[in-house]
Amino acid sequence: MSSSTSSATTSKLSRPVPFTPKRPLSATHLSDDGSRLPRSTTPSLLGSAKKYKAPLSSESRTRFNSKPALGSVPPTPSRPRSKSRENSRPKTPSSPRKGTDSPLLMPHVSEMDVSRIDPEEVLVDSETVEAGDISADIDESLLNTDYGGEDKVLVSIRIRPTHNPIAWDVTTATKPKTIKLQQQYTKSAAATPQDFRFDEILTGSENKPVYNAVARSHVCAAMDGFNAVIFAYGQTASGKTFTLSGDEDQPGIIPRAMKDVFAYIRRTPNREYLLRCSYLEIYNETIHDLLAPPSSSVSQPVQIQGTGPNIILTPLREEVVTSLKGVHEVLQRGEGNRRTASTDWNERSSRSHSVFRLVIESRERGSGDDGVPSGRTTPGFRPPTPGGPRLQARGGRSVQTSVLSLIDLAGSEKATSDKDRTREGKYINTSLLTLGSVISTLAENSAKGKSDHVPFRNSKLTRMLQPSLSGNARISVICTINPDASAIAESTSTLLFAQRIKKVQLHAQKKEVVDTDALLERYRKEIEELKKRLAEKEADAPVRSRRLSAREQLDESRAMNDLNARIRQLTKLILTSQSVDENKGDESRPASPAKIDFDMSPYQLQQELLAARRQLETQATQILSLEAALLARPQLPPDAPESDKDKLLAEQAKTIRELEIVVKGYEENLGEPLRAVREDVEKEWAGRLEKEVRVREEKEAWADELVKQLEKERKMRMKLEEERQALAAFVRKFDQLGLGGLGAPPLPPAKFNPPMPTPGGAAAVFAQRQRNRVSALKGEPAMEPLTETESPIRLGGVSVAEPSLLEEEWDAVVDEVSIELEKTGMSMSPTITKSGLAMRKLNQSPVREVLSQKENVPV
Ligand SMILES: Nc1ncnc2c1ncn2[C@@H]1O[C@H](COP(=O)(O)OP(=O)(O)OP(=O)(O)O)[C@@H](O)[C@H]1O
Repeated sequence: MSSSTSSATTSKLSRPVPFTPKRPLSATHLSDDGSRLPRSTTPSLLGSAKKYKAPLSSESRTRFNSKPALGSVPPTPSRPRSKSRENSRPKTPSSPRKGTDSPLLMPHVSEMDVSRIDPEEVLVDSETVEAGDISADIDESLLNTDYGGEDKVLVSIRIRPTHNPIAWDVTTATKPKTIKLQQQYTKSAAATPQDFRFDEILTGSENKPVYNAVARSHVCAAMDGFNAVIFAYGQTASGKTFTLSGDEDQPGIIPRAMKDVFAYIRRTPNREYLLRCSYLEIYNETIHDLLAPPSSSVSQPVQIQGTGPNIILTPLREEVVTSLKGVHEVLQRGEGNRRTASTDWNERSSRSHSVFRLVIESRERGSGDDGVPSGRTTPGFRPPTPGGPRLQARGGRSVQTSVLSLIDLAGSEKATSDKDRTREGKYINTSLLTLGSVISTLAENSAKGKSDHVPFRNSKLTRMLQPSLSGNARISVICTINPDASAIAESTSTLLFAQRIKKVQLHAQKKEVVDTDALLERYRKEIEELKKRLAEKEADAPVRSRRLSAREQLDESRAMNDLNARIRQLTKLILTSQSVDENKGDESRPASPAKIDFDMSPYQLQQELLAARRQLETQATQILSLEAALLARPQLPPDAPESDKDKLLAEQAKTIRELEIVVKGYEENLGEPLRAVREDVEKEWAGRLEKEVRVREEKEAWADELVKQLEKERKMRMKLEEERQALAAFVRKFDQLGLGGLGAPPLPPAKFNPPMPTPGGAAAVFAQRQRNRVSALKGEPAMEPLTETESPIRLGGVSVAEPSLLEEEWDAVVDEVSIELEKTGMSMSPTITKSGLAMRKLNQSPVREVLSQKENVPV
């Protein structure tokens, strides 16, 4: 410690506080002089679930153990620290720490899983809080902390005690408190060390003052309806877990906060509470639900859904807690699951972020005269809406919902020079780097009134913290530092982070779910009253106006206009609120994406979406008209008395508030669920659509192929038809030529190029015809024509005989000639060739006569 430090600014660090080495929970601990003292038997909420720490990086370990070159060297601890740390660390999850129930034996299915119970049945109020659940050492004087007025992050520095030389000077007597590097450790002798100023700078091993200074007001704010986040940031082994969880002797922020929660409930007899908690771990950019069975938490990591401030974590198990013991059990179970999931517990606990969340819902207790005596008597189970309140607003009692998040971040030390950084290391770095850049951008935006893009989406941690970091939370950050000279770089980096986050602007607001029934009832009553007043004024008007001056008459008419306007406005509000309420009560509408019937046809879903969109549009129009009505409110004359102006302002503020409630209800009841539904529907159907498109493409390809085949067939048919016609013409020609014996007919033009005739085609027809002709000449009955079935080719359903073939024709001719010869008694010589004979006989036979009678037949 610098000798220049004045007594007024004497740091507690100047008196070396014994460093509490990482150790297993045991009945003894080291006193200042290193001897073991009996441990206090105060039960700690996290007593058996204390987080064991990671081993230090080789770099840090060297620093931890290296002897300083400068400054006074404090006495060596009785036991080497590194050894103590080694000994204290449990080896693996397979050898759980003594006193901790084996996670494997723990029941993973909890009776208090909020999805299984009726929230109305598990309310906590001042009467149900057990005396033992109230902190014995609650400092009542600190209860009225003005936690609501602060719009900046509460940033505190906690300096871990050490035996090594300390590199920092601390001033705690001033406000804000300051910390700066001792001159001798600056890079150059001429450089002036930077003064870092913070709300709180805490030293020592006592956790109670730390809790009171940095966390208590935020816990109370959460109980009062504001979201609150408390997180510890700092390099490995700087005391984050000690601050948040503590040990049996020194319970940390989490156990003290939980005690305060129940103490707060005890002190608030007019409200009833529903408390549910969840416990998460972000490891390697995967969110594990520590309350789910380890197998399912690995196979089904928690997803972050939604956008902007409306973030939902799903699937996430939430446990309802009704007592401090319940919280203790939940924490223990979470720790147990965390151990089971890790192969090296120490490494993992240092490299993962753990988040304990307590959702606090509360509403005024029923008085009994509102028709709903108490929520406790409300039967029935309502499926939970992700992210939404489980309690229901009743009988004019709105429900307040807030979340208290207690976060133990991973070690923030810079990336080491080790080139082979593991996957985990990289992720942690990314995650914390993103946190750093998110904070920087937010701080810049706040300081310079800018609205630069904030990279919340770059890591799970920042995405999860987005609603809080965006401003809607009271935030307290405890930056823990190791004051050793060996850790100056890490400590400086932590202090810079702390300084940046101080600049972030907050605007936390309470979240209230309004009982719209009660609101409507109030509007109705007000309308009735206004109407009565208006009617009275109207009835009085003729008499009064005679007595009033012109100025008073003007005022009177303005007042009546005001009344009318207010009545119109309230009537519209009722309409809007009713439609919001109708939607709320409509069970058929999917309140949660989980309720969507994905088996509905796309058309039905589309219709649903369209209907919902129409409704949204109507709502939006109503809001616009309300806003217009608000703007069009009559103005007071400039010389109106201040009291009138105040009254008008108060009324307008009231209307604005009502409008806000309606808009909020509209957003929460319609906007967000619809967006969620749409996202889910789109996701669900994207896969199916892709499949359908593929099938359709295949079918189209098949259809194209079919069309091509048909076209080919059509062409073939046309060709066949052409050939048929050519052959028919040929046959006709042949007919015209008669038997074609003498003066052989010319061959058909080459372009016809008929195929070689096949037996049984046109030849058969031709022969038949000839036979019939001969028969007709002889006066014999015509021979049976060829049946259709004998026809070899059909076209268009019409049977068409193929043109005959020459060979066949010749056969037919010979047959005919034979018949003629037989009939005329002529004999044939067997040596004569068929054709020669035919020709000869034809020339001589009476047939020739018959044929000669035929036109154009050369005989
Ligand atoms: N203020 C303190 N008083 C006494 N002992 C402390 C204090 N801060 C830290 N320690 C001790 O230092 C050791 C390391 O602290 P702790 O485990 O809280 O570090 P951490 O920052 O959470 O580390 P990690 O990043 O690995 O999670 C523990 O044995 C703890 O008991």
